[in-house]
Amino acid sequence: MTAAEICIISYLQFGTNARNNSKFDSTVNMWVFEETVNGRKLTEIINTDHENVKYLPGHKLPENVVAVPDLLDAAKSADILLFVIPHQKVAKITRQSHLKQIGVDEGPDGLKLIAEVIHEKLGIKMSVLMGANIANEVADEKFCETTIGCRDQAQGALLKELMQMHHFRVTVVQEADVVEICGALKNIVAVGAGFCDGLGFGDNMKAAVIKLGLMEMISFARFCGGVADLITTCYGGRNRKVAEAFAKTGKSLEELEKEMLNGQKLQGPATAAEVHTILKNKGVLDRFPLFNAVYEICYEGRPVTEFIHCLQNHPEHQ
Ligand SMILES: NC(=O)c1ccc[n+]([C@@H]2O[C@H](COP(=O)([O-])OP(=O)(O)OC[C@H]3O[C@@H](n4cnc5c(N)ncnc54)[C@H](O)[C@@H]3O)[C@@H](O)[C@H]2O)c1
Ligand SMILES: O=P(O)(O)OC[C@H](O)CO
Repeated sequence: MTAAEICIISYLQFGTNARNNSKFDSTVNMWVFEETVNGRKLTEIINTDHENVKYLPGHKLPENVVAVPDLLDAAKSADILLFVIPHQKVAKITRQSHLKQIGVDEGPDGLKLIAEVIHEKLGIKMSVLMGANIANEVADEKFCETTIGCRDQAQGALLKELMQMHHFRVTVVQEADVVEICGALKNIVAVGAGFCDGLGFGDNMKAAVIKLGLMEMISFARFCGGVADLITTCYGGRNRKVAEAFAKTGKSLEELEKEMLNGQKLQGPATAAEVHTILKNKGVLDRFPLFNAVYEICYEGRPVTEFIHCLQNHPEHQ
């Protein structure tokens, strides 16, 4: 592994993973979308103070992680690329802005995943990784598990060797598509969990949201690989937090994202819209009332107080 050069395409948690990890023992280029923070370039702050003060304040990065503002420069000699960016930004990264790039998309031939989109654009073998991995906790080296979906066994073993640390335990499975689908769909469920919290419903209802959300994820993916990440995102994630504020304040999601996330992006509402298009085109919306309710509340002005109806009339209870 020491011979391989690694480039992180943006980051949150994986920059910090380079600390105390002998596999990241040489320079790790990290492409960073350039921004000005308090009059200084973000890359310059990271390279001087070893901290991403905008997106991961309070956590020091190892000194061998070097922020590079030019994507091609950052990636030019890399053997391994780690893409850690909001899915809304993938179009830009692959420089194919005419394509609609989303967590899950209904491309011309049906469902299209981001890994597939990147593979098509860049011609590289893709694997996917899902948590539960809330960035602050990973950076604090608190224990977590992660799942890598990788069809190629040798590549899976290599990625495990690269990523695994004492606090960051890695399982490799071959069902890469399922890992990616669960990683996207759980964000919709977390928005529902946030509605629950914002409306002051109790833990029983939130458990119902997580269970029914999981059922819909299983129906969608026909396989279950994402339970831990689902639960974490429904309790600790940004999707939940912003959805709670949405239900409590009546402000728009866009406004709350700006106010509460300091440039970070919500994956849940966008994924709900993308999944809604797929389900509608397939004529199966009625089988996914929770996903559909999250979509309608986020985008069609359905009152959030009606969220409970999707649970009361869920096909799981018929
Ligand atoms: N943050 C977490 O706790 C966490 C945990 C697990 C998985 N994830 C997943 O990791 C992925 C990335 O999430 P995140 O939290 O690192 O990022 P984010 O959604 O918080 O967005 C911030 C990142 O976007 C980059 N960015 C901002 N504007 C940009 C632009 N115009 N072009 C390109 N990049 C731009 C920033 O440099 C920053 O790295 C998402 O799929 C998310 O669901 C995040
Ligand atoms: O903060 P969220 O809602 O984007 O979720 C965080 C992660 O996906 C948890 O693994």
